[in-house]
Formats: sequence, structure tokens, C-alpha cells
Amino acid sequence: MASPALIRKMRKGNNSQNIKVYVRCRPMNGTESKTLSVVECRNNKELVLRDRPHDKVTKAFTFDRVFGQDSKQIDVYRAVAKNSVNEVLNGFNCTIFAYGQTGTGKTFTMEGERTPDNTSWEEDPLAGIIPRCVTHLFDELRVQNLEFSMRVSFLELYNEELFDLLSAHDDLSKLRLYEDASRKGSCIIQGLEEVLVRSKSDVYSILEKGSAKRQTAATLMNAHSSRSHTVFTVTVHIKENTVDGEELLKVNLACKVIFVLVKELWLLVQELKILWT
Ligand SMILES: Nc1ncnc2c1ncn2[C@@H]1O[C@H](COP(=O)(O)OP(=O)(O)OP(=O)(O)O)[C@@H](O)[C@H]1O
Repeated sequence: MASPALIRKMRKGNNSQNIKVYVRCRPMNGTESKTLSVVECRNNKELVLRDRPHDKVTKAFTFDRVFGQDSKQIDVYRAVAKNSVNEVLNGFNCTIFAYGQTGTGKTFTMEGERTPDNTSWEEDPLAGIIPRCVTHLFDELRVQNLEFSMRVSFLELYNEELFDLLSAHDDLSKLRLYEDASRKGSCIIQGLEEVLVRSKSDVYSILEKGSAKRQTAATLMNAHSSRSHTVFTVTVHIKENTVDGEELLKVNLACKVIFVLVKELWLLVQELKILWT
């Protein structure tokens, strides 16, 4: 776990804000490009919206960072997620939450497209945040010569039910959610499969397997739309040597990076309320 000095440093420095909010505008698709845009990325912090393309009246919104249509996957990763790797290695859990209505680019940003396994996290042109973060974590853990293992889980929240997208059974197994009595505010998902991963291609295979199991339905907005919210969790188990007096101890650390894809925030809140009761 992080030392108290490191915790103080992280809280004081650029990381003093616990929650950062970014917005990414994807390029207009074929249908949209026949009309004028009502969205303008004024600079890398400010987004301007109009009700109609020629409206003089605008509404401006400020974010920690605004990514325009031409933004690259690597730039989004560096700004949004790269720091999470350091935080996990220092014993913190992190969550990256992608929110947007269907077809806005959550899957593109979080999963991206597959490239050969030997492409590094820095050179990969199309990888999204999840596979890039995993590859980056593997690199750092290996460079630091740490004894570790990495497991992932993938669950879907759909129609007020939780489903395990990595379950070995063909039919989707429903999961039960319990409040964790030993840790206030935490919950336990009973029976959720955790799969060992050793490489970026393992992660892509898992994302593909999970996506195939999702409750999908073509919508007017996105031909490959999925109707559910998903939570992809990467848990890194690290064995560290520490000295306690004369004794050399092995300490197990388990830290998580949680990736959440959410379509309708109010719907998620409603569904979670129902699940908890
Ligand atoms: N930044 C981008 N650059 C280029 N193409 C993009 C970008 N973002 C999204 N797209 C494309 O837009 C389409 C919709 O994106 P995507 O499937 O990621 O949306 P989504 O929010 O995950 O939708 P859903 O919630 O329905 O699953 C896809 O064809 C995707 O490749």
C-alpha cells in the first residue's frame, strides 16, 4: 500500500481532485454529416452547444479536458487513464466511467479496435483505454520485477438484473448483489467469474466473448447497439516483500481498476436502487 507520505503527495499535487470529467466528441457519422453541427470544441477545456446550427445564443461548458473529433486514442489515454496505472501500483483503486447515449463512442473509447499483440501501449493506434491500460500495467509490473497476477471480471446490468458475461455456461447466469458488512459502502457480487489474463490479446478475447453475450439490439442510433450497462474490472494481485523486525514477510496487495460503460445515468440509478432493495 502507498506510504502516508505518498498519499499526502498525491492529494496535494495535480491529483488533489478525486473526480475529473472529460468529454470526447466523435466525428459525425454519414447521416449526421449531412447537417451542420451544433457542438463546437472551442478549446481543450471548453465545449459550446447551440440548439440550432445558426443560433447566436450558445451555452458553454467547461471540463477538465475536451477532446475534439480528431483526437487520438493515445492522447485520450494519456490524459484520462495513464495516471491510474501509477495509482494502482501504489495501492489505490481507480474507476473510469464512460457515459453517453447510444452511439456516442463509449465502446470505441474504452475498448477500441484490436491490433497485433506485440504493439506497445504507446504505439498502438486504435486500442481503447481498457486494453491499453492492461498492457501498460503488464509493462510496469514486469519492469519493476514484481510478483503479480491479473484477473478480470465482466458484468452486465440489464433490465434490473446483473449477468456474468464471463460465465462458462451458455445461458447468462444471474448474479446476486450483497452489501459487504465488513466494508461500509462496498458490495459483494456472489459467484462473479474472475479470469486470469496474461496478455493484451487475452483481454481482447474476453471483451469479445463478453460483448457476444450482451443483450444487443439494433437501434436507430447505432446498428450494433448494446442495451445494457457494463462493468469491466481488472484486479492486480501483487506479492511484496516487507521486513517486520527481523522477519521477511510476503504481503499480498489487491488493487482494482474498474471500467464502467453507462448509457442512461438515471436508468442506472433506478436499476441499482431496485437491486439494492
Ligand atoms: N472518436 C471516434 N473516432 C472515430 N469513430 C468513432 C469514434 N467514436 C465512435 N466512433 C464510431 O461511432 C460508432 C458508435 O460508437 P460506439 O459503438 O463506440 O458507441 P457506444 O456509445 O458504445 O454505443 P452503444 O451504447 O449503443 O453500445 C462506431 O462505429 C464507432 O467506431
